[in-house]
Amino acid sequence: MLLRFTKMHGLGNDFMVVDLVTQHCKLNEDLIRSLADRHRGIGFDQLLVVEPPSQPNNDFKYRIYNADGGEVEQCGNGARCFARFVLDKKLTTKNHIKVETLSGDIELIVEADGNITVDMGIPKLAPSRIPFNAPQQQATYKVQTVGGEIELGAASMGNPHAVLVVDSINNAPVNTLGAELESHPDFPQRVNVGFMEVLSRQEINLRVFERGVGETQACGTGACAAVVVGCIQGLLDEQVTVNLPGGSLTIQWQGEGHSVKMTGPACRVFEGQIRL
Ligand SMILES: N[C@H](CCC[C@H](N)C(=O)O)C(=O)O
Repeated sequence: MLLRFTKMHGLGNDFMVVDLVTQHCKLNEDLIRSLADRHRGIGFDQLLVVEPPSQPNNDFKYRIYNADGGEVEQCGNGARCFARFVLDKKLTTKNHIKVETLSGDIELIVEADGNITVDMGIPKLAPSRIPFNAPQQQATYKVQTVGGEIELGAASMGNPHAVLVVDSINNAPVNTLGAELESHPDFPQRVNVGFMEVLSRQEINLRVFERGVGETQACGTGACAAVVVGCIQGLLDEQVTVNLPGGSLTIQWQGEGHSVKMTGPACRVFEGQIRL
């Protein structure tokens, strides 16, 4: 069969986006991994799938698969591209789009300037809901690593995040400590690992070693989790500019019990089709 797709990115975090509303295709881990291969396949950080909703009050179901083939709960940069995709493909005419994800319903708002704002939902901070092995919720946790004990913050945006505060992202051990923490036994479902440099109470630099992918040029849920952890540690205000290697996002969070709002761009690169 021929599968139509669109290649997209959110600040360089890149996606293969597939409409399984007007197409039908059985996806499995091996197929996704081969499609994600940047030398032998299409190449992407995540595969995003558009499906009909299972609840009538929602517009779509949004499914997300990492390059390693594993299905995950949430993808923030992907959510912005999802909104751009369903409008470009005329699968909807709405500019407030409600989608179902593995971690709950989120709302995508297409702004007049073309940016997309996503209500990413309320972050989960209880260790059992991240999930993270700790006896109680704290602003920082001590974790044993090969190089000794480190401190980190932890939160879930539907998907699990660890966030470390560093003096500079330029020499942060993203690909060594990030890789170690991604599969650390204290995170039973593995974890995305953010390295946050605080520039002011309204601006941070951030690099993220993503679960199932490695370092990406941007991570939307990682930006949300970094602001949540930074606010809880008393380092940040309610609105923060998050500078990632691929560009900047605006994140807003009014504190525990409130949703995190993320605003940023979504770009279409090319249309394609692949024979499966
Ligand atoms: N690697 C993540 C999923 C994609 C998140 C990221 N691309 C974003 O923009 O939020 C995980 O395993 O939870």
